[in-house]
Amino acid sequence: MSPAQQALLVLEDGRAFRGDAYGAVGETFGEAVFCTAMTGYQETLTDPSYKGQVVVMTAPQIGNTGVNDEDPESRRIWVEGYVVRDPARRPSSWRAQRSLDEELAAHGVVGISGIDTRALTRHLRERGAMRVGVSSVEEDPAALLERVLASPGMAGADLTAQVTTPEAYVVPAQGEKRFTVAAIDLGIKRMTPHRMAERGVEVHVLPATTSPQELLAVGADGVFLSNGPGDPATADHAVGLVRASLGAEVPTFGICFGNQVLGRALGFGTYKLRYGHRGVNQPVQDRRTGKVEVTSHNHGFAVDAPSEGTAQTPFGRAEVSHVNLNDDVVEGLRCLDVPAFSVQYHPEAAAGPHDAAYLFDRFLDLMESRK
Ligand SMILES: NC(=O)CC[C@H](N)C(=O)O
Repeated sequence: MSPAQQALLVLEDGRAFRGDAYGAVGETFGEAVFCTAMTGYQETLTDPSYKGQVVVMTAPQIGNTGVNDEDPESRRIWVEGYVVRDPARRPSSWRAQRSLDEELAAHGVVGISGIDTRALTRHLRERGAMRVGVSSVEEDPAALLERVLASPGMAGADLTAQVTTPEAYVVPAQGEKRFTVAAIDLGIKRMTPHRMAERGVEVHVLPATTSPQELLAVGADGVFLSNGPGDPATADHAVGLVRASLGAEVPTFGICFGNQVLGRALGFGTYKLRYGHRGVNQPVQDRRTGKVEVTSHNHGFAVDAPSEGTAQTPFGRAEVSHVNLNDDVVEGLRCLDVPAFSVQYHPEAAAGPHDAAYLFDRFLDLMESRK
């Protein structure tokens, strides 16, 4: 084997790591975030919510099961860069069609391997998510740092236009059709309409640029707001769509970015978390039932809503329905006077866990009650 090509990772505060080139050779910039999931790397890479981010995997061995054409959550890889400790030299799974290294290279995704991802994660945990550069063409950390400092940050990033579908499309209901849902694509993952379709929902996935009039003209039984990348403070158009949906009292359900957008439509603010939640074992409590669910997360922002009691909003009363038991971050909202609710995490979680799948049933119940 020829010696691996070197690569360099430099954080915006100057901390640098040297490792081996992984995936495509080149240079990339983004927000450095860590993901604690031990499985589901294909779903992570193809989640449009990771647009703008360089993802550090905390699990040391990545790539063991290779990649296949069944698991992607969208048509491409969206992460800006990928950081792993110990990549598989050879995939081993009956489902593997290619290696992860090849896949990253084929998609032009620059990565780095062989670095101390634990030290990097601890650094990000203490100092917070920050801009980063990864390069297999630059050897001088000071030169790379200069370019990191000139790259855009995540606060204030409006990325929806880069991920939303250009054209509306329909995901047909499986079996007997029970409801129609208009889903606003802010960076939707393939599994989300699928989870509704398998419950008898015909899903009309609409571009983020859809006007409020066009949205209501679908005449759907419910409106769904997807996950998505970027800073929710920039999502003014989506907030307008939700206000139209709430005003018309159409049952509305949002996840992740959709939770933040619903929060803003209700008049709450959003803020940037220090390093966010990314992984598949976040404990969330549903306040209504007291039950704790183990959930899949990918968010760097959160809704700023009063965690106790009921808030008065332009659409009546609303309350925090779910909280994260690690850090008390708001993980869900529920309206009491209009049919709307949302969660900050991923009930569709393709790589699992599936504890939160009941939320799709709740959405169907809400549509049923309004039919
Ligand atoms: N998965 C998502 O929808 C992420 C929402 C938003 N971009 C955040 O980082 O908080």
